[in-house]
Amino acid sequence: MLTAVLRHVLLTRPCGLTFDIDGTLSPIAPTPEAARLFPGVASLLERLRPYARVAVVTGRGITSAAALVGVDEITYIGNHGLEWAEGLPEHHPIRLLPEAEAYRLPAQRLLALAEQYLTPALPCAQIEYKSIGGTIHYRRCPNPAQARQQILELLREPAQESGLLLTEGKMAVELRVPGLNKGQALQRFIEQYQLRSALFAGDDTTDLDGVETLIRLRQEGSCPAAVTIAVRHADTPPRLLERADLIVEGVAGMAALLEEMVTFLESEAGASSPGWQEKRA
Ligand SMILES: O=P(O)(O)OC[C@H]1O[C@H](O[C@H]2O[C@H](CO)[C@@H](O)[C@H](O)[C@H]2O)[C@H](O)[C@@H](O)[C@@H]1O
Repeated sequence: MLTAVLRHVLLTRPCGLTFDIDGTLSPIAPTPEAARLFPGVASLLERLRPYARVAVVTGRGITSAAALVGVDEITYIGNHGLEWAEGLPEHHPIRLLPEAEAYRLPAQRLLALAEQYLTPALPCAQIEYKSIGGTIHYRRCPNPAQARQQILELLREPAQESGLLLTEGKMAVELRVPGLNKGQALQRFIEQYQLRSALFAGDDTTDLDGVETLIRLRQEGSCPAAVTIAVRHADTPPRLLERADLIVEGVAGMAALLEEMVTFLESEAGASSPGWQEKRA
């Protein structure tokens, strides 16, 4: 049974339904390429489309996000808010925020440095290149704590010198454009579609920006119906669990909630459809 808050969000229009991907819609996998959406999620996203503006807001680059999600006519916001597309990139252009351009070369230099050092010194690490910046994964390293340390020690200073942001995700160190995050991306999305209600679900540190932004927009009244969801795993940051309005248990819990949301929206639409009038006529 959906909470009253969730029902209110779903029935306030225009509505935006936004989701992180890894750890929220898809279970964490050994590598980015091995990740798959939880069964049924793609079709649930498609069924949400008639009722809301649906978006995925992810640290992945858009091409990788779109390959994983594969649903057209939803907004893809990639690389922590840097890349935007209004559907699958084969049908919709990818737009990069112009202010990020200045970081392209510095980021390339740092990733080249990482490649040069890590290939021989830490072959278990994997570099995921993005349009600007990238992620260095150490999930497959036999000693993850030591690998993390090596990566951070290598990149901390040069990142600081070039003004790039070095943040941490799940078994990963991310090289990012400063000043961009999921909170800003959500605010931009809400303004772009003039949304009166919004939902955001996530499971990691970077999702906290999204949660805090929705809480602020709700308090300020610019998005009065807003709800935030934390997806609980063993490694979900306690602060995210504390700040979110609702908690679901793992990706399976998120998928079950999506199913309930779709069922509710479809039954509400059925209840207000003109079907009964036709029979009486
Ligand atoms: O914002 P998200 O959609 O949660 O993206 C964050 C990062 O997710 C991906 O890495 C994570 O998931 C991988 C696949 O399950 C896993 O192997 C890795 O250890 C996790 O850190 C993605 O590859 C990154 O680019 C994203 O920034």
